Amino acid sequence: MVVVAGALRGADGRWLMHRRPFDKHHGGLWEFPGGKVEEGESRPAALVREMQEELGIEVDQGALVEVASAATDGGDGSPAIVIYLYTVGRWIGQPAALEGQAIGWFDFAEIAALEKPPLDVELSAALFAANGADRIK
Ligand SMILES: Nc1nc2c([nH]c(=O)n2[C@@H]2O[C@H](COP(=O)(O)OP(=O)(O)OP(=O)(O)O)[C@@H](O)[C@H]2O)c(=O)[nH]1
Repeated sequence: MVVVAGALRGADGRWLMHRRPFDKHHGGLWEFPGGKVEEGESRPAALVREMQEELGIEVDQGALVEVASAATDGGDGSPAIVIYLYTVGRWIGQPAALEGQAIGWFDFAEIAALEKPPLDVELSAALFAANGADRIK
């Protein structure tokens, strides 16, 4: 399964994380907003669609920069997943939790402490390294 996710940084420098609904795989964990790439869809187009569905914001494909990727081979009954994380440089609208339990804005130390799916530990570390905070795991 190919998944795309977005890293949005607010004016105060905090990053947006999204809490998954409790009834879904990885329920209650905090992750970067996003979702599965559909058949015939490009990754950037999928992310633009997911930002609209999940957060109600308009994102321009030209404002997406791929920053990291991470993969699992599944095996424990869950499907193999590869996730591509993009920084979202600008958007129109105010992000809202339209599908999940909640959204929040966090600094690096706070994100390091959130309960996350395993791939997000890797993705957030790469995001922090690319943004000058490689001391935080
Ligand atoms: N969106 C997102 N999914 C992630 C992240 N990390 C991670 O392991 N995943 C996993 O990747 C899969 C993505 O599925 P999703 O449920 O977000 O995708 P979706 O919205 O298209 O699914 P749906 O059609 O079931 O609502 C889930 O198993 C999710 O737990 C992440 O940072 N963001």
